[in-house]
Amino acid sequence: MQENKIIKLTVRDVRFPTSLEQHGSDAMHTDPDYSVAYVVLETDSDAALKGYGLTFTVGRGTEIVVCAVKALSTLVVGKTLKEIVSDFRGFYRLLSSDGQMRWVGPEKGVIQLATAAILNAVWDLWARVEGKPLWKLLVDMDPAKLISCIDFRYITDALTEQEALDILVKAKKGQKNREEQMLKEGYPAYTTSCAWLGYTDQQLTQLCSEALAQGWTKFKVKVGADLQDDIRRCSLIRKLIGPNNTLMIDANQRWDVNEAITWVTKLAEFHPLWIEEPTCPDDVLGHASISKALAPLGIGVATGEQCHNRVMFKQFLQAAALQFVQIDSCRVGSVNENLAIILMAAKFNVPVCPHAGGVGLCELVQHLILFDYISVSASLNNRMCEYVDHLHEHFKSPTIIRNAHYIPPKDPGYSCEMLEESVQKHQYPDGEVWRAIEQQGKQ
Ligand SMILES: C[C@H](O)[C@@H](O)CC(=O)C(=O)O
Ligand SMILES: [Mg+2]
Repeated sequence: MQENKIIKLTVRDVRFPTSLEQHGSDAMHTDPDYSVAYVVLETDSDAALKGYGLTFTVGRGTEIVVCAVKALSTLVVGKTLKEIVSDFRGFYRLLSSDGQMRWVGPEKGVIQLATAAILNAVWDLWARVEGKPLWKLLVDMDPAKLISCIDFRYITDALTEQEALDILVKAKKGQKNREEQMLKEGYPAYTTSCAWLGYTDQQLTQLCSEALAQGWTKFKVKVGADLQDDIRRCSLIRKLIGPNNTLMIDANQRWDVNEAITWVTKLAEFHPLWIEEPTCPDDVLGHASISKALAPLGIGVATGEQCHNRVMFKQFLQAAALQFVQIDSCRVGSVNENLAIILMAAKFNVPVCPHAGGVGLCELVQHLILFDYISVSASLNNRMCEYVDHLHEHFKSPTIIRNAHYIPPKDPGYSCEMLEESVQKHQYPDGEVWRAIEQQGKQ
C-alpha cells in the first residue's frame, strides 16, 4: 500500500430543509432539518485520493459538531493511511481518548459524533485505496485483522477478543454463498417514509399504498405524542397493510417507563413487532422493565440510534433490555465501534436491525448490515435494515433498493461522497437554498 499521507481535513455544515414538509418528524424531533457535518480528507497520493465521511444531525447544533471535528483534526492530519490501519485500534484510542479532549465526552455526545465523521472518512479512504466497497473490504478481511480494529476496553466482561475471533472464524463457513445471495437478492429492508409524525392521514394512506405497490412489506409508524392519534394512525396503517405484513412503532424517547408500558399495551391490538426508543436512551434498567412487561404481548423493544457507545450496548444486552439492536453508522465510533457492537449482539443472539432515518445513514449502514449477515450472524431471521426515501439524490453512489431490498453497493468506498453541487447549495448558512429561505422569511 502507498503511504497516502493525509495532508488536509475540511469539514462543512450541510443542511436540508426537511422540516418544511415534516419529513423525518417524530414525537421529540418535531422539526428536523436533516443535516451532516461533512468531512473530506485529502491525501498526497499520486491519484489525489480523498476520503469522505459524515455524521448526521437534525439541524441546529451542526456547527458545534463541525467545531469538534476541527478540534480533532490535528490528530489526523499528518498521519498516513498506512500507519493508521496498521494499528487501527491505537488510532481509534488516540481519537477517542485524547488526554484533554476526552473530558468533553468521553465517547459520547458531540465529540463522539465528530469522531464518527472523521473515522467514517478514514474507512472510506481505506476502501477506496483497496478498490472495494466497504462491506467487501470487511468481508474479505482476515478475522484477526478485523479484531485488531476494535477497542475492547470496557467490554471484555461481555466479549473477549478470543470470543470475537471465534465468532468470525465460525462464520467463515457458508460466507461465499451468503455473499452471492446478497448480490442476487439484496438485504431485506423496511420503510419509515410513509408515516412520519407530521404527515396527515391522507399522506399516510397515499404513501403506504404506493409503498405496498412497490413491494414493501414492513412499515414503521411514529407514535408517542397523542394516544388517540396513535390509535387512529396505527389502525389505518394496519388496515392498509393487512394482518400479515410487519408493523413497528417508534416513540423516540417520549415516555416515562410506566407510561411506555401502559401506552404500548393500548397499541398491542395492532400487533407491532417492536416499540422503538420508548424512554430515555440511557435508561438501561427502564428498558429492561419495559421489555419484561411487553414480552407477553409479543412486542419487543428496539433501541440504539441514540446509544452513544459500545458500553451502553453491552449493558442493554447484559440486562436483556432490548430485543433488537439498532446500530447507527454515525452515532458511535464508526466501523471500529460498530464491529464491537455487531459481535456482542451475535454473542447474545440478539438480531441487529440498523437505524437509518436521516440523510446519508442508509448509504453508510447498508455496508455494515451486509457484513453482519455475510461474516457474523449468517441469519436473516427477524432482521431487516431501515430505509427512508429522502435525499439520496445528493450522493455520488446512492443506495439502490430493489423489491424492498438493499442491493450491495459496488463502487469503492463507504458511499459517503456527496455531490459537490449539492454541498454548495445546502451549506449553512450561505448556500443558495438557505439564503432563499432567509429571504422568504423577511418578506
Ligand atoms: C429525527 C429522525 O427523523 C428520527 O425520527 C429517525 C428515527 O427515529 C428512525 O428512523 O427510527
Ligand atoms: Mg427511531
